[in-house]
Amino acid sequence: MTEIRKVAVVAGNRIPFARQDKTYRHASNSDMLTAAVNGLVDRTGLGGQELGEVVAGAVLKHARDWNMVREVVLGSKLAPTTPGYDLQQACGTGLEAAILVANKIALGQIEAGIAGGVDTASDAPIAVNDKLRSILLDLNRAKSAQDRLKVLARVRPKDIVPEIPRNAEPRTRKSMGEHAALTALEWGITREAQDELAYRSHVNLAAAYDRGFQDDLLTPYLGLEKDQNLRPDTTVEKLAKLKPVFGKGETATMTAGNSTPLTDGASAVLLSTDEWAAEHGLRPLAYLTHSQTAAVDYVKGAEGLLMAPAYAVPRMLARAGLTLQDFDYYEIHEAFASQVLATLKAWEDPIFCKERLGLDAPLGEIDRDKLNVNGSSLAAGHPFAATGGRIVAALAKQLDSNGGGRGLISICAAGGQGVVAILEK
Ligand SMILES: CC(=O)CC(=O)SCCNC(=O)CCNC(=O)[C@H](O)C(C)(C)COP(=O)(O)OP(=O)(O)OC[C@H]1O[C@@H](n2cnc3c(N)ncnc32)[C@H](O)[C@@H]1OP(=O)(O)O
Repeated sequence: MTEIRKVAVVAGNRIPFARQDKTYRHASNSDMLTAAVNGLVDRTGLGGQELGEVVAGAVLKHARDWNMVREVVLGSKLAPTTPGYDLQQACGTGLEAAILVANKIALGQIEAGIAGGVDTASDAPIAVNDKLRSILLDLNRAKSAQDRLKVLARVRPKDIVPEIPRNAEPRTRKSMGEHAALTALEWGITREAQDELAYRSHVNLAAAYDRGFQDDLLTPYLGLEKDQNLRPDTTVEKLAKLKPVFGKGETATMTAGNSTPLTDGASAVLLSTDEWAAEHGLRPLAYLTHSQTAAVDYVKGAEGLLMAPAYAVPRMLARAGLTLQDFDYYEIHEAFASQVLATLKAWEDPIFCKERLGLDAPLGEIDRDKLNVNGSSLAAGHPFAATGGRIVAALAKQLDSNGGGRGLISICAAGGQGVVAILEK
């Protein structure tokens, strides 16, 4: 029987996140992930070394990137004998990659590995439509020039219309924002509360930069040194003036200020055993001790699309023997301010906790001063698959700087899923 080993988060690195169509407009997913991995390799002195595995992913990928991560490894400073492969779990990708690498380390299958994620909202994988694809496949199979001409004659102007990926659920055709607006309404989340949360995110991230917290978490890329979405001059008054972009009429409360912007970026995290870290002159920042996923039926059921973490967290707490209040830090990914607030409200609600979670008592309130203390996705931006790595690295560093403690990570994902984890030191 294999002994379960402790898994340390040893280091993290990301490139600053950029707004869509700005500084990283011409950078591919592979370029950005390579930059994040190389920054991590440089910082940890692992150039030329072989690691157990590199696991990462992107939510939006070009068809040519069939195993993007293996190509990233081959183009990176790591030894080319390091295996690498893609994983996709929507916005939970980066955290899910860290959980996979951690589980392999815990089971003694590898000693160390890198987990990460990347996404570009600028270099979208635009595809041809089904009809044109079928024609092009026939064209490829055609044996003679005459056959090829016959196939090409089938193309009509409307076949040239491309398929552009939408940030929407395939089964409901509603965007993430439209789904979140329904949940905001169901839970009575006010505009003021959303703007206040967004404001805090900017204040906390700006303060993290000011005190040098980000210095060993970021590698500048293409001249960008800070997250481009960060607005240190944001005020609740400015946020209150923005027009709603999701929801309908008088009840619409979600704006460009309290929703994540479309973002480009990449992140990478190094995990290992204590022994491997010591052998390589590195030090554990924190340990990844628990994780959980959950899914909700947002199609036919009554649950909101981004509410799966509300289910995943209590399941993880029960297995860990902890309460919601047993944490020094809470990292709740801010896809939308309203979704963070709806999740917190659900945990405080006796009816939700009894009827949907099957609990005798509500999970209760958290201390809001412990929430996203270094800012989160509303300020930093949200390159979907890269968010998990950003959060794991920042929380591990926060626990280390604090001299120990326990942190909860909660990430909602498209498809009605949630990925959550606990880091401890
Ligand atoms: C995918 C998963 O698995 C799970 C998830 O995480 S779900 C979340 C997925 N993410 C999304 O769905 C992204 C949603 N976001 C969007 O679609 C777009 O960013 C958006 C529709 C919300 C806004 O788009 P936009 O209108 O182009 O934004 P943008 O031009 O930057 O901002 C609009 C205005 O607000 C202002 N603004 C934005 N944030 C501000 C702030 N914090 N303070 C002050 N002003 C602000 C801007 O300055 C701009 O003002 P002007 O028009 O005067 O220039």
